[in-house]
Amino acid sequence: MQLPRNVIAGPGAIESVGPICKTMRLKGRALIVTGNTTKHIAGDAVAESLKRSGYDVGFIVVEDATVKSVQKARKAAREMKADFLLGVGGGKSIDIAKLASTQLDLNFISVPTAASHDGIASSRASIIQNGRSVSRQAEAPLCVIADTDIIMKSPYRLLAAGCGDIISNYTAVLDWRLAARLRNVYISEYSAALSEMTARMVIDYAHQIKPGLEESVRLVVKALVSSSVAMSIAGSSAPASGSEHKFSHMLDQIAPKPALHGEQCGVGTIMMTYLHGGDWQRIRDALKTIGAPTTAKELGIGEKYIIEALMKAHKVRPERYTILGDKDLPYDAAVNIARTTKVIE
Ligand SMILES: NC(=O)C1=CN([C@@H]2O[C@H](COP(=O)(O)OP(=O)(O)OC[C@H]3O[C@@H](n4cnc5c(N)ncnc54)[C@H](O)[C@@H]3O)[C@@H](O)[C@H]2O)C=CC1
Ligand SMILES: O=C(CO)COP(=O)(O)O
Ligand SMILES: [Zn+2]
Repeated sequence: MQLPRNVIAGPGAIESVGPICKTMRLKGRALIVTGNTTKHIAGDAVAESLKRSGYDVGFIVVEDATVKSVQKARKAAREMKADFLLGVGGGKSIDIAKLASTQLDLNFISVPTAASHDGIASSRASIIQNGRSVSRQAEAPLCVIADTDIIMKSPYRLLAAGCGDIISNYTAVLDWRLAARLRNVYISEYSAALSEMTARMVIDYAHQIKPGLEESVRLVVKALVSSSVAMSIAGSSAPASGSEHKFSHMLDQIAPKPALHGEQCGVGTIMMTYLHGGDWQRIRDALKTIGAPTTAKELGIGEKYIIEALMKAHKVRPERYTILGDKDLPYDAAVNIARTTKVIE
């Protein structure tokens, strides 16, 4: 079981990246893996802090979480003889830095600029390979440094998406239990309980999650770390990724303009809760209270893609058995699921 050694979350935490790396006894050269937008928001400040602490610093800017981006990051790290990597940005930058550092056998520090996904502290990396999403085992970050000022200033949509990614644990665990019963899959009860509790906390405290509130950011960051830990305990993403994630990954493949990962997972959770015979209205209400999308329209995705994604989602990660089974859903069933749960009109 791999967990981060240190998780630091607070206002202005970015200024202490250099000193924290010193405390972690890291030496030499650091490669910052970041995105175009997030370089200006946080990457440059991380570089300054590292330089003040005596580190040599290099940058690589990446946009997509593809195998190619991971290769690019590895090449940049080798060329500058990096001693450790930092992922500074959204889930994609973090996953690329996480996987590249694992492959190079180097330490990795996670510096999320948004609370939009639960990969901030996990030992998994979600990567696009040959146009499809694959979940890869990777090393958990040595340290997570979350500057709550930066996260609070990020578009609220990102925080709401993070809540969708956490609430999706609810159906992920239902799927995991189903797979344990039908496919004899191993289930870690500790991991499942932690994952369920994390989803429940966000649902119960949905009314406290609002734009511009540091308390909301802290609550969501803690939930994301807790969900990451559930994945580490399991040694897989099963406690945090089931049928609702398959639906989201399929939308990423087929929709002309996909929405945020956590937004799609949230909408997927409404529909998969319905399929499991659960209280889908409660999931929908919680997402609405938070201000996360609950319909195709709010996702900005055409209804036909929602239907197609529902029909074909089972093809994503076929080794992970879920309520979607292992055959395409009939068209009429997919329409019925989406219509009953008010995802489409
Ligand atoms: N490894 C794991 O365990 C997990 C991995 N993931 C993966 O993470 C990705 C989703 O993460 P996201 O963060 O939603 O996607 P992302 O990395 O594409 O970021 C979303 C957008 O937010 C912007 N952004 C980030 N911080 C910002 C800030 N402070 N201000 C303004 N804009 C900012 C980025 O530039 C980007 O345009 C997916 O690839 C998903 O599969 C998701 C959950 C768990
Ligand atoms: O997104 C994740 C958990 O929220 C990671 O799961 P995947 O295995 O679907 O990449
Ligand atoms: Zn996710």
